[in-house]
Amino acid sequence: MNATPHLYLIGIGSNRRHIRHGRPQGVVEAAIARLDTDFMLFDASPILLNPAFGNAGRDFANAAAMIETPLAPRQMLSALKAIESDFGRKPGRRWGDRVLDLDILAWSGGRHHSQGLTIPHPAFADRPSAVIPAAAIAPNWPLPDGLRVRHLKERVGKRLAPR
Ligand SMILES: Nc1nc2c(c(=O)[nH]1)N=C(CO)CN2
Repeated sequence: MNATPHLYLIGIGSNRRHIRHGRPQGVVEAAIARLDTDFMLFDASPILLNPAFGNAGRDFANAAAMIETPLAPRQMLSALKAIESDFGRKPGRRWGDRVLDLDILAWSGGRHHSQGLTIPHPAFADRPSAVIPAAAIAPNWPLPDGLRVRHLKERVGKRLAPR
């Protein structure tokens, strides 16, 4: 195993009830607790309740977490998928309702591209549901294109539709 620690910015989302954790907010809280158990969790954002974008239907609970781990990106992806599946997520339905969605938004290694995994997450900058929680815990996080996470927030903030 690579012993160099990496920092990861993780996006967390849910828009389904869980038999044990209850409403999406409860699922996101439980996911944050699980990340704290499995990794070195530095910080987690408040939970944001917001309408689904795309055709995913029900409202989402979203949050972001900052984690330190020696895991490389593909190992991290596998670890996150294992947590999703422990929460009962069925793989495959990319845009469907989901119990738990864990996305690697960014990591300290800059750009990464491998089969099925692109970091920074290609939709990160466009999604208020990812950018707002991420900016709450990591406003100065540097992105490979030179922007910081707080700059993404300034941009998406102008497009947030009132409820
Ligand atoms: N508000 C919100 N909408 C979504 C989200 C999400 O995390 N938050 N995730 C989706 C599929 O990844 C589709 N739509």
